[in-house]
Amino acid sequence: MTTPIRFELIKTCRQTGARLGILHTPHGSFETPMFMPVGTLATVKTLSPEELKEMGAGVILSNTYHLWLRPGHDIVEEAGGLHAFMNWDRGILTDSGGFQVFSLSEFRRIEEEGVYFRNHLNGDKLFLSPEKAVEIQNALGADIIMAFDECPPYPATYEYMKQSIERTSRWAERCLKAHRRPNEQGLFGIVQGGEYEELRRQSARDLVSLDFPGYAVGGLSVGEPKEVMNRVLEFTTPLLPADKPRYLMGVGSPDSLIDGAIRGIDMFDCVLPTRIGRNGTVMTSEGRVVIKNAQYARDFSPLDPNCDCYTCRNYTRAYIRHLIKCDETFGIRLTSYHNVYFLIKLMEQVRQAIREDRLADFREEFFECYGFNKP
Ligand SMILES: CN(C)CCSCc1cc(N)cc2c(=O)[nH]c(N)nc12
Repeated sequence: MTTPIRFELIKTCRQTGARLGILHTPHGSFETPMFMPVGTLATVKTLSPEELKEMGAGVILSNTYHLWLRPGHDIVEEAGGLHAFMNWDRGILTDSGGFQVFSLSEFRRIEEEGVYFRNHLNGDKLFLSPEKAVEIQNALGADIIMAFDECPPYPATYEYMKQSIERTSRWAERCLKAHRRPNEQGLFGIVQGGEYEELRRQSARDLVSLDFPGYAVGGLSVGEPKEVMNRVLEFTTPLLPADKPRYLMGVGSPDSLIDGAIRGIDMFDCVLPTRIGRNGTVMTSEGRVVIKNAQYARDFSPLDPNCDCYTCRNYTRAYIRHLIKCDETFGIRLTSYHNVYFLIKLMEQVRQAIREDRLADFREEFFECYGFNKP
């Protein structure tokens, strides 16, 4: 079998455990560590593919659960798959839908065969199984697809977590068996286990024995303190093969991206940049700016004085504040563009720091500027 996804390890930072790599996919090769903008419904909200390309986005995310409901994976397949449907010719990753079932549906029942729940849009009864999740992802045609897993709530008891990861491992095996396009789409396993080292070990051992082309660390960024996330990463990433990509799901904020890279993560995704952008909050090299605040009414400087993005080169805080206050759509386009650009460029700086074996120093400098170290 020809593997469609290959991870090339370029070097490891001598100051930290961070890795500089290249993720080779059927739609191009992209440097890691990387941030992947999220386009849940086949669009990274308010941004065009051309804008995403010009800022350097390589792999973007879309979502099995949402696209299954609207417009339906059959329509996307008929369009020629997600790349054709959304006019994006670089990398695409789809999540398996499990997470959305747990986060969107009030009523759900987890059984060995799959999950029974209700459509969050109209209340219809639905059922999602490992086989169905892979069938939908095969139809959508993303370069990387995810195994169907349970992302348990935080906190969860040891007993609950143990039976959950054992079922997630059985589901992962069923996903491998159901996968119809292994030469075109790389299926990643998702390691679970919460904050329990023994269960993370068991979950990693089960999934690594199934030899996936890549692995995700799931069950984090679900409300746990950052110290817990960092501790879990410290004992989980070493359990994963060094020659395979590692994806930390649903992360995250600038500090979490840096801390995740230091702990050996290669791929990140998070809705944060476009989600907070839509309510007028922007990430800058000096910390977050809530542009609606009155203090910016006559501030004719750029969102971020150290940013060279389209928004920061052409518009002022006063103008963007005015647009956001007036609910002008152009306003959230400008803030979303800047926020996605900020995280993509942050990862460029992280990769450069790894090349120079100084990621720990970079972390110090960035945290000082951004205000993370401030009490
Ligand atoms: C837009 N993104 C937030 C969606 C892709 S990542 C969703 C997502 C986020 C988090 N935090 C944990 C998990 C997890 O444990 N399993 C799965 N399948 N998905 C997850």
